[in-house]
Amino acid sequence: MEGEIARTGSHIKAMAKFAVLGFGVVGSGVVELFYKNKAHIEEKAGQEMDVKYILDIRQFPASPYKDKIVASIDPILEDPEVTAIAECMGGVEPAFTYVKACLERGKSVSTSNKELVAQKGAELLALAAEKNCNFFFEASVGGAIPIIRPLHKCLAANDISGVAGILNGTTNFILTKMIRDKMQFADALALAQKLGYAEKDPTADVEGLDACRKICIISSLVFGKHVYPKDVYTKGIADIALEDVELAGHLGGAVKLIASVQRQADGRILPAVMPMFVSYDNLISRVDDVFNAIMVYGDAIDKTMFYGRGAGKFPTASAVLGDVIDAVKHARTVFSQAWEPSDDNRFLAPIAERTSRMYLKVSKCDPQQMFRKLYDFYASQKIAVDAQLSLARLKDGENIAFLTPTELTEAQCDMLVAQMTTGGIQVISRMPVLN
Ligand SMILES: NC(=O)C1=CN([C@@H]2O[C@H](COP(=O)(O)OP(=O)(O)OC[C@H]3O[C@@H](n4cnc5c(N)ncnc54)[C@H](OP(=O)(O)O)[C@@H]3O)[C@@H](O)[C@H]2O)C=CC1
Ligand SMILES: N[C@@H](CC=O)C(=O)O
Repeated sequence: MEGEIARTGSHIKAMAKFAVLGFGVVGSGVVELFYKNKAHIEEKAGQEMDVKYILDIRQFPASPYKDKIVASIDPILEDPEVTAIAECMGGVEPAFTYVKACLERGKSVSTSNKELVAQKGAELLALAAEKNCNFFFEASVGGAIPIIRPLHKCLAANDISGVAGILNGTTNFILTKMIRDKMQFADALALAQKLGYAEKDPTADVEGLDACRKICIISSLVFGKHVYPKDVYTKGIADIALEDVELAGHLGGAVKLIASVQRQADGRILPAVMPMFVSYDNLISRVDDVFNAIMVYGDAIDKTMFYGRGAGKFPTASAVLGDVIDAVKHARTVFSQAWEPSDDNRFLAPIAERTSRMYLKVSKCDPQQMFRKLYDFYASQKIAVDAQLSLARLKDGENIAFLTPTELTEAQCDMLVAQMTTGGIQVISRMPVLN
């Protein structure tokens, strides 16, 4: 048996050693949480454990773990005692090269790095299976929330038709601070960075790329084929006006950045990230601050929601360490969930086909004229309308918001916007309603 032998009473157990790559927010959380709960973690893993190396480009002279810090991956790769790796560096390179090298040597890897999984997941999972070890990524989606294993295992008996939710803690935190505490966008973002929620380049959060990477991982896992971020329609929160948030409230809902994937009738899937109007009837509308929530729709479960802290040092470290424990406990057993690589994106439906009711905000106008234009559009499309239309206005004579009385595809909504514009009514903003 590889590794140091530790004696506890009459038991002889192998000592499992692991390395942490990246000693930033998440990596330092992994090390601190490990030593805080060491006895408990070892009990769960069924053996003694220790952190042998911490890789980082910076020095940490004041850290109690300074003796474990190394500046190169080589000692980690060459040390047969190290059987598990926690990758918390972020980015595709050099993380990809390092993770690949670890897996090639049969060292299981647990990562919080969604960019890596979203870009290289299929390849790394195949390599792990070939080398009889594991590539785990529970922390890459939803921070502390267990979602990868439940999708892969607990819900495996379901035909899952879609997943939707809040997958970015930073933007949900920013929206909450702006709305609840009337904080400026820049101040809310700065606070999210200070709390360790944001990505190194926070535009990845604000522009929806981070949520996009996460919905790519979920889509790949649920539907079995690698979905790449470049193929996913992605819109962030930069254009959300506080007026829209207030108007949405008057219409009975909240504005949230939603990442979703749904299977179309013909079997193609439609992943997307965009701000959406979420009715107060939907639990997701009540998910605030750094919390994430993920709703899974399946034939047996109807729907099941997963909720928890979506970012932060210890919540994320919790998920990484859970994976490390699994890697140690089940060494040499391949548990990793896998999906096929994909060479083309023909299994993806375009955003134009996405169907839902729509929130529209039009510039100040005569409401009767607006109604006429709307109903002219429905008549031109031969869509019957029997629902009542409710509208919201912050003050008389101001912009008007409403929810379309029926579901429309994004393409139909483009036509509606064009017809209204031609008719002298300017559509200032629009967003889908979360079904
Ligand atoms: N923060 C969070 O709440 C969450 C983060 N994640 C993901 O976890 C990963 C890490 O995030 P986080 O801890 O916040 O990021 P940090 O930037 O805080 O930590 C990354 C650490 O890795 C170091 N590093 C970067 N490149 C190298 C390299 N080539 N060799 C050695 N060390 C390197 C960085 O050093 P330096 O600072 O000098 O660049 C830094 O210390 C990312 O993929 C992120 O998306 C996932 C869930 C939640
Ligand atoms: N920047 C991310 C961190 C966790 O994945 C977020 O805010 O959700």
